[in-house]
Order: sequence, then C-alpha cells, then structure tokens
Amino acid sequence: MSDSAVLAAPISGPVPRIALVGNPNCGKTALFNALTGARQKVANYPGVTVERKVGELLSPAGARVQLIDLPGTYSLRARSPDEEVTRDVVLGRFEHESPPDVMVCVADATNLRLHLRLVLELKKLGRPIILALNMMDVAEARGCRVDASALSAALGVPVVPTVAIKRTGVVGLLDQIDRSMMVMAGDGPPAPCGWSEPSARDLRAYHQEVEAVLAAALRDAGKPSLATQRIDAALLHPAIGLPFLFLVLFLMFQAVFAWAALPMDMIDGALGWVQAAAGAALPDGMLKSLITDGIIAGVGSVVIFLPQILVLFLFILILESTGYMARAAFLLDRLMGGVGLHGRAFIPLLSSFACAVPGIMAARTIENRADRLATIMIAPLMTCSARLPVYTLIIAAFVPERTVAGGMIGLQGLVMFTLYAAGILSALAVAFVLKRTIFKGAREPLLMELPAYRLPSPRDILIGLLERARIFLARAGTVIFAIMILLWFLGTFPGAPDGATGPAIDYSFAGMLGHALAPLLAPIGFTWQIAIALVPGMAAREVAVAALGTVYALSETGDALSGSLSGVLAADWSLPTALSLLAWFVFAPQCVSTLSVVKRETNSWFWMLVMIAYMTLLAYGAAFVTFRLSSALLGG
Ligand SMILES: Nc1nc2c(ncn2[C@@H]2O[C@H](COP(=O)(O)OP(=O)(O)OP(=O)(O)O)[C@@H](O)[C@H]2O)c(=O)[nH]1
Ligand SMILES: [Mg+2]
Repeated sequence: MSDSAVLAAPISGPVPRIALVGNPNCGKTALFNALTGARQKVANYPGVTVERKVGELLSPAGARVQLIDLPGTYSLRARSPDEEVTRDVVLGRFEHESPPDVMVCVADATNLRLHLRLVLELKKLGRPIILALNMMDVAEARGCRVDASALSAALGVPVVPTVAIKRTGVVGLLDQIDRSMMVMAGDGPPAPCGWSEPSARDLRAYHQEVEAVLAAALRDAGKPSLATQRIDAALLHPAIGLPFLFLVLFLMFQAVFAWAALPMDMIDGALGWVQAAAGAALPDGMLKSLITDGIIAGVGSVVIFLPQILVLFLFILILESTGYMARAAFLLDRLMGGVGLHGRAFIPLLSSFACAVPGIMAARTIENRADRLATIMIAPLMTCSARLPVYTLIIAAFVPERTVAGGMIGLQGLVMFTLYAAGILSALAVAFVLKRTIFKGAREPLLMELPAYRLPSPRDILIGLLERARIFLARAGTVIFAIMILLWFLGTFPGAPDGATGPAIDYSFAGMLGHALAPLLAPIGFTWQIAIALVPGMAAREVAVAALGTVYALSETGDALSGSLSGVLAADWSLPTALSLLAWFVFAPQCVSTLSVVKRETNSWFWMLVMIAYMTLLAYGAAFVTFRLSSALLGG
C-alpha cells in the first residue's frame, strides 16, 4: 500500500499544511490523488480512508505544500476511531503537529444539504477554508444546479467546482490554495479556534444556516439518480437481495478457478521451460541447485498464482467501485446481527478476503469498542488472498477437475467455496461466542449512507489490478525470494554424510527442524516436509507454498523438480493429510503482519495473544478432527 509520494508518518516543520476534510465518500482521496499523483485507495462506499495520508505538491506559485488526506466524517464530534483521526488532525491535537494552515473542505455537490453542515462547523475553527464543490459531473447529469459564486458569497469562503476523477478544477483549486496561503501570510496569526462540541441547539442553528445558504445558492435541486432507485428496488428487495449477494460471491469463487486456469497453465509452462533451460545451462553443483531448486521452484510456485489473485481483486474492485459494497453491508446487517456483529463489520470482513491487514484497519469505522474488537478478532478467519495459493495447490493435487450438477459447477471451485464458507461460518460462530461472553453489549443499529451506483472506471480498475500485481510480485521477489534462499541453505547444509541413502535434505538443518517438529504434528497427519514449510509460512501464508516447492525440489533424487508441485504432492501425501492441511489453513494465525496490526489497532499485546491462542487451538483441533475422520472414512 505504500506510495512514494505518501507518508503515514506525522509531519512537522515550516512547509504549509493543507488538509482535505469532508463527509465520507465525497471524493477527498480522489482529489488527493489528482493533486499529488498518489494512488491511494478510492472506492464508492463511506469509510474507505481510515488513517491520515500525507503527500506533497508544488503550488503554481512554486510553494511546496503538504497535503493531508483524512478519513471522512460528518462532524468533528468524532464517534469512531477513524473520525477521531480527522478531529485530532484538524484541531491540532497530535503531538508535535500544528493544525493545518488551510483546509480544503470537499463537498458532494449533489448532497449539499448534508455536506454543508460540516463546512459550517469547520468555519468555527477560524482558519482559512476553501470549498471544493466536487462531483459536479454527477450534479449536472441530475439537473442539480449550484451557483458557485452565490454559494461562496453566502458561506464567506472561496468555492471551486471540481470533478476529482477527471482532474477538472484542479488548477483552479491550486490557484486558490496559493491565494489562501498569501492571505494567511498577510493576516498574521490565525484567529483563535471557536469550535466546541455542537450541542443540540447548535445543530439546529447549523441546520437553519444550511437552509439559508441553499436558498441563496441552489438554483435547482435536481432529481435523485433514477438508475440507483431502480437497481436498489431489485437488489435490496427482501426476496432477491440476499440470494443475489450469495450468487455474486459464489460466482467470484468459481471465476477465481475458471478464469485463472489458462494463464496459470501458461505461467506453469513458462516456468518449467525456464527451470529446464537453467538446469541444462548450468553445470551441476551448488549454484544450479540454488537457482533451480531454491529460487525457481520456490518463488515460481508462488508467482503462478498471480492470475487467481487478480481475478479475486477484479471482483472486489468492481464491488467496491460500483457502490454494491455498502448494499451488501446493509443486506447482511440482520444476518450478522444474529450473531451479535454490527452491520458495519461487513466491510472490514469483506476487505479481509484480500488481506486481513486493511480489513482490521477498516474496523476503525465501527464506533462501539466491543463490536470493533469482535470484528478484529474474527477478521483473519476470512480467507485472505495469501491462502489462495495454498488452497489451490492442494485442491489441484487432490480434487479431480470435473464438473458437478449437470456440468454447471466446477468441483474444484466448489471445494474452494466450501473452504471460504468454512472460514466465514467459523468467524460467525466465534463472533457469536465472543459477543455472548467477553464483548457483551447491546447492538447498535447500522447507519450508513448508500452511495449512488456508479459504473466502474476501467482505467481505475486496471490501475488497481496493476498495483495488486506489483505488490504480489514485489513480495515474491523480495521476502519470498530471500526466505527461499535461506531455506535452500538450511535444506542443503550440512550435506548428507557419506553412504547416506535418502535425499540430502533429510540430513540438513531444515530436515532436523522438520523431524523435530514432526511428532507434534503427526497426530494431525502432517509430514516433516509440511512441518518445515509451516515455519517460514509465518512470514506470509503463501510462503508455505514456496517452501513446499523448495523442500520437495530438494527432496527429489533427480536433478530438478520433475512435474508440477501439485503432482508431487498428490503422490506424496495421503488425502487425509491434504484435507487436514486445508483445515489447518482455514484457522491458523499464520501471518506476522496480521498479528502486528492487531497489536497496533487494539493497542494491546493481550488481544494479539488471545488471537494466536484461539486460532492455533482451532487450527489444531480442526486439523485433528479432519485427519481422524477422513482417515477413518477413507481407511487411510
Ligand atoms: N462521478 C464522479 N465520481 C467521483 C468524483 N470524485 C470522486 N468520485 C467517486 O466517488 C467515490 C468516492 O471517492 P473517494 O475519493 O474514495 O471518497 P473519499 O471522500 O475519500 O471517501 P472516504 O475515504 O470514505 O471518506 C469513488 O467511487 C470515486 O471514484 C467526481 O468528481 N465525479
Ligand atoms: Mg478517502
């Protein structure tokens, strides 16, 4: 997620600071990206940005300016942790940080009645404000006409109409930023902050003032989006809504298998060719083993999953950019309420399908601490994309490639869906227990704005996918690459003693470690090779696959890994072992980044340790039961 132009660290110093403030989903991040060239996440639901991001820009007058993107909020009376970030930045409550010198208030031109209230609140801060009247394209399309100069006069702040996603108005906004900074420099120290938590009376006063401003500046309120109303009439229909949502999710998992099959075969073929070519070109010896068994077999066995990751992200990006994501939260609110979860938990949980780290951070939008903790605790049970390679590898090895239900459903996709479902159902079960024991409390109603539906922009989707591919490949090229070299060393040295019969890895450090761990894992059917793979798998789950690739390549008595890794596994493992490993991966807390983000977001070691303990117990238990049951049933 890191971007060269964007820092998450606090900034201080003489460079002027400008903050983008506004209600959720009004286009602040889109504007931030347009102004700084960054690629922060933009999506069509409230609560996308949950932490402040800082970027830099050069104003037309040549001034260096720091631009801060903030989480959306309806008021400075912050309720949830993401809104608190905005409040604290705006009020200058962060240590060693002065409040922003200028605030660019972003408002959705189609929904001024709601968005102007925050502008009035921000005016009380006594600092220069510029109003970016965003979504002017949508406003125009709906016949909503706002008189920008009348609005400016009524509010007493400069107003710049913008279309953030098309960069329209960016130049005007930059000019206005220069002007505001000049005025600020001429004015001397800013007026004292006149903001205080608005009382009910203040809120009524704001409301009246908004009406007066609208009367002066809104020429035509326009019509609400007819398309959105029609689509929602169907998609939020009590009888259609949920089945449609499940259909979408089901299609997503089928597509992950079906669409990715061809490119994966192609990558597999290309890797096999590279491995053979490297094997033929290099003289026998250590270097050849390092390159073919260590690097190509290890890193290659992960890279092959890129197409699946991209198909998964394609679906998630489309769900996020169309506006369906917020509907899904709404549809599932009652279902989630059944286990005591808040409807808002849906977005963090769905994000966790990509990766639990942003998912856990997205839980900042949940106001109630108990609800938020419960969501954080179960987020890693959602099947993250790093688990895809593990699942796919084992499924490809053990589940035949055929269709069921009259050729309609791929069996492999069905097994994958079952694994995802196992994650979801156990998350709900854990939440049920947590909400009835540790996190007791009344459930709060879901209040969430449903954004208008939007056609996803192919360019944005493409950029999103490229960014994903970059992150995935960068990881394969750095972390996984380094771990594989280390593992190759551990799997190669010390070499086999004279007269040894088994492959050298049996006698290596990695072999010793694997054999040492084996008794612990034997009750759940894991081989010593799996034991070796689980250790580096702590860094990231897909590393386990890379490690299996390397371990098995080193275990081969031939030169290089003959045939695909899944073929080797099919020959080496029993079906109960494979099923047991799948069950293990549904639950195991196997990723250091998730655990560290849990520590950071809950601000306590305790919850992190609780997570490790409960997930490890569940993983061991599930693997044990799976192994025993399937062994008994299959007679293995
Ligand atoms: N048509 C149109 N869409 C826009 C415009 N600006 C932003 N969007 C879309 O509006 C949605 C929200 O944009 P974001 O930039 O994520 O909004 P945000 O204010 O940062 O939202 P939060 O981080 O949730 O507070 C996205 O789907 C954008 O593509 C605009 O000027 N016109
Ligand atoms: Mg944002």
